[in-house]
Amino acid sequence: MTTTASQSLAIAARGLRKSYGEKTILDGIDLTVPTGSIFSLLGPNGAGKTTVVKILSTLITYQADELYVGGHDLASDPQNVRASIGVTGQFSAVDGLITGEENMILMADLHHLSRGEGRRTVAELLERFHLTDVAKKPASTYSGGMKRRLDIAMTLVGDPRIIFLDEPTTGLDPRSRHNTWQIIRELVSGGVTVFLTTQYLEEADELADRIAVLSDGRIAAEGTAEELKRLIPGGHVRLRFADPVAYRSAVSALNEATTDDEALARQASSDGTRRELRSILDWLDSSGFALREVSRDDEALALRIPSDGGQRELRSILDWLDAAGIEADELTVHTPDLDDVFFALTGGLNQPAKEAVR
Ligand SMILES: Nc1ncnc2c1ncn2[C@@H]1O[C@H](COP(=O)(O)OP(=O)(O)OP(=O)(O)O)[C@@H](O)[C@H]1O
Repeated sequence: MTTTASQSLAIAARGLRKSYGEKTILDGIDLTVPTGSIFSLLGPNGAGKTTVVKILSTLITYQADELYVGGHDLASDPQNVRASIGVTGQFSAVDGLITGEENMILMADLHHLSRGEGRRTVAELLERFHLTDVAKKPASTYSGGMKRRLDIAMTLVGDPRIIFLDEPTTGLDPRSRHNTWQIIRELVSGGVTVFLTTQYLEEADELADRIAVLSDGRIAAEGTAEELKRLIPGGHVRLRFADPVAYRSAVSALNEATTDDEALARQASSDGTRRELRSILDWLDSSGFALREVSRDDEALALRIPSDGGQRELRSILDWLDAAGIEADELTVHTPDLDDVFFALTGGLNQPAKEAVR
């Protein structure tokens, strides 16, 4: 990337490395975050997310081939980087002993705002974050959601163009989490860039324009939520049967369909059966699936057929069910979600083994 290109981005990192003694935490990662976007860094506990935030916010040393934040070279111009960023860490900067307003004024003083400007900014932010009514109360009396709002409001006092939010909704209830998401969206619509770390995949899915998955000190994958979901298999149609007899006949229809054409012709004793089996084979041909990929769950009386959940595939599955005279009690489409991606890329989930048909 040219220097000019890197400078036009909110964050441009190439070959970012960090070690503690012998232990490599970041093994040469690249990050490209366009201005005005939400970028989310995902990773299991201890992956190095906070380490990245600390480096990008000039708090700790690092090695890199190139590192620009807010258009400033972090190695030679950390002062200007600091002037363009705001950081809300996992551990709140809110002082519980003083009021919300006093916390805000403290930030205004830290940013050397004049008294008048400081008061104006603080009042505006308290209003924007629905904290005016409680502004004169000690912050220790605030709920978790209110404290988090105050924390973000404090970050905004210096009018940063890039905001680092390190796990901003950890521990919040669903309503407060949704409120925080709304705040983040509003920030971005005002032109701010948000660099977000989160343990909640749903959060990255909801908010982020781009997501990077950090694993073993490297970026395991990067893209939009949709791109990441396409990276891994996991989409399937689940057919569940209430009646064990119906379930067994569906399994045996599948078993029969795995036999080759000639054997099928021999097995098929009636025109009807041949037609059924032919339609199964046609379905297989048209859908391009190998039947051995269909897995069964005898306990739940369910079959799991790999599928992208698209209209064409769903239609052929339904056609096949009709042709084979199989009536499932429940048909559900499962498209891979970020959880699937996360676990697949970070190796954190031992998927329960599914028994293949046959
Ligand atoms: N000052 C330090 N000295 C030695 N090792 C450290 C130091 N700070 C962090 N580490 C190690 O670096 C690794 C990454 O830590 P980091 O806090 O960046 O992970 P994280 O992805 O933010 O995790 P979490 O989701 O649990 O917050 C961990 O193994 C941690 O023990």
